[in-house]
Parts: sequence; structure tokens; C-alpha cells
Amino acid sequence: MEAINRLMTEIRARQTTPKVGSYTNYLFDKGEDKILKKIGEEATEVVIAAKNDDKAEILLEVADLTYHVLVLLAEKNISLAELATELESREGKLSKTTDRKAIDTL
Ligand SMILES: N=c1c2ncn([C@@H]3O[C@H](COP(=O)(O)OP(=O)(O)OP(=O)(O)O)[C@@H](O)[C@H]3O)c2ncn1[C@@H]1O[C@H](COP(=O)(O)O)[C@@H](O)[C@H]1O
Repeated sequence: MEAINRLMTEIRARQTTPKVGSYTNYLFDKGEDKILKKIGEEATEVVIAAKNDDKAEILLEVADLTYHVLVLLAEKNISLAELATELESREGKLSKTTDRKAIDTL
């Protein structure tokens, strides 16, 4: 998704060129524990939104979670290209997992 690429580019830019009032810089300044805490909070909010069956709330909370996960990737110096490589390495393997589950239920 192009929007995710643009957001990641903006997050990486905050690392090299901090901006006054930037929430991303606030997170980087606070450090890893703060970023991890936010991911935990946002993940919980995704769960609550899903249990409420509220599509608008789910989208909002997944967007918040996505942002915080991207900040973590940037903090750990992991690129979206590396994430894509990991996801692509799984392509084709999922069907095998499905087949295995089907066999397990026989
Ligand atoms: N996508 C996001 C984004 N999603 C969520 N958030 C922030 O995440 C915070 C989550 O809200 P909370 O109420 O849980 O947290 P809080 O009370 O504000 O702060 P905490 O002390 O709890 O951390 C809010 O302050 C949101 O603004 C984001 N902040 C920034 N971005 C994007 O990141 C880019 C860079 O933004 P800046 O770093 O702010 O310039 C821009 O494209 C922004 O749109």
C-alpha cells in the first residue's frame, strides 16, 4: 500500500530530521519501552473494536496500531522492503498449512 510507504518515509525522516511537536519524535525520544507500551495499548483497542463489531472503530484502531508498528520497525532499523521479503517468503507455504490442517482433521 502506497500510503504505508509514504508514512514510513515520513517516520524515517523524523529520525534524521526531528520536527518540533512531532508525535513520532516524542516516541523516539521516550524510547523502545514507550513504543512497545503503545503497541500493546493499540492492539488491545483493536481487539475491543472488533468485539464491538464496529467497522469504523476497527479501521481507526488498526491504523493507529499500524503507525506504532511502523515506528517500532524504524526504531529497530527494519525496512518495509525487509518486511515484504519476509511476507513473500511465505507465499505458497500457506496453502501447504491449510492442506496439513485438512489432513489433521481426517
Ligand atoms: N499516523 C500517525 C498516527 N497515528 C496515531 N498517532 C498518534 O498516536 C497517539 C495515540 O493516541 P493516545 O491517546 O493513545 O496517546 P496520547 O495520549 O496522545 O499520547 P501518549 O502519551 O499516551 O503516548 C495520538 O497522539 C495520535 O496522534 C499518530 N501520529 C502521527 N501519525 C502520522 O505520522 C506522520 C508524522 O507525524 P508527526 O511525527 O506527528 O509529525 C504524519 O503523517 C502523521 O499523520
